[in-house]
Amino acid sequence: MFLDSIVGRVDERVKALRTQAERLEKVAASMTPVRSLAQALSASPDRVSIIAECKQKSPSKGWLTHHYDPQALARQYQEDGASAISVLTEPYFFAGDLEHLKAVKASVDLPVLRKDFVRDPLQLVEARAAGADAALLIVRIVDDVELHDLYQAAAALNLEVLVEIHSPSEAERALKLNPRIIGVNNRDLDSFETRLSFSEEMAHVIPADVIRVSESGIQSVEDLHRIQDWGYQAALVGESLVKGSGLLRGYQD
Ligand SMILES: O=C(O)c1ccccc1NCC(=O)[C@H](O)[C@H](O)COP(=O)(O)O
Repeated sequence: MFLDSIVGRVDERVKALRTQAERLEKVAASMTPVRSLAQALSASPDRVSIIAECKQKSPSKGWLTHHYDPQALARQYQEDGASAISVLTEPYFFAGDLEHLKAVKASVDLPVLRKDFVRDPLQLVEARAAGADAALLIVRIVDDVELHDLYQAAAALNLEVLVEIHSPSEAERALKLNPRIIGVNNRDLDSFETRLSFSEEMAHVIPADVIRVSESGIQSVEDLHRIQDWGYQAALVGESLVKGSGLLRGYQD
């Protein structure tokens, strides 16, 4: 299964990272205060806030672009009205790099989210040291104890968390954390099946005081209106923006 292979790669990366733990902890501790993702996503209550994603390649779609300049892309997203930027840092399946996140952070004023497959607190230290303001935690790839420990580690680093779920039982597990932001991924990360209406089905399991983010497969202004009607405050959009759909500009008009 895809998730097993990605998790195997993550665990190898974490092992290699251990030698740098002390240095990363020092750098993370010296970072400036975070730009709040929760605040950015709550700033325009009448419309859906967009977390615009920088990703060059995806397991489901292959290469999305051959000319990939995450810095320029993020600047364009900011100009077009994005509320936050997500940067893929996973190298093997998404051609991501932590250097992309550093470059993006230096070139926009928006909160920057590390989009990776986080299984160890050291990845959160690494994210903070690179300048991330927030990180994704995918409930499906960790157990309850690991999830709790990762959430606490993020809080200690002043990193905000987007807690990602893909089933009612994962929602139940996520809610034990009392999270501020929950993302419903419309994509099944093993089969890659993507269905926007999944967000509609899941909306009722997320309490009203939690910021709801609909993730994946969002292509049009109509999709944004739909998720707003279902009670979502934000959308995470990758492929359609990277491919130049103009969705952000279209939504501003
Ligand atoms: O994007 C994929 O193909 C993918 C496959 C397996 C695990 C994760 C994957 N993507 C991560 C994401 O959640 C998306 O990059 C993000 O939600 C944006 O989705 P999209 O707008 O459909 O590019």
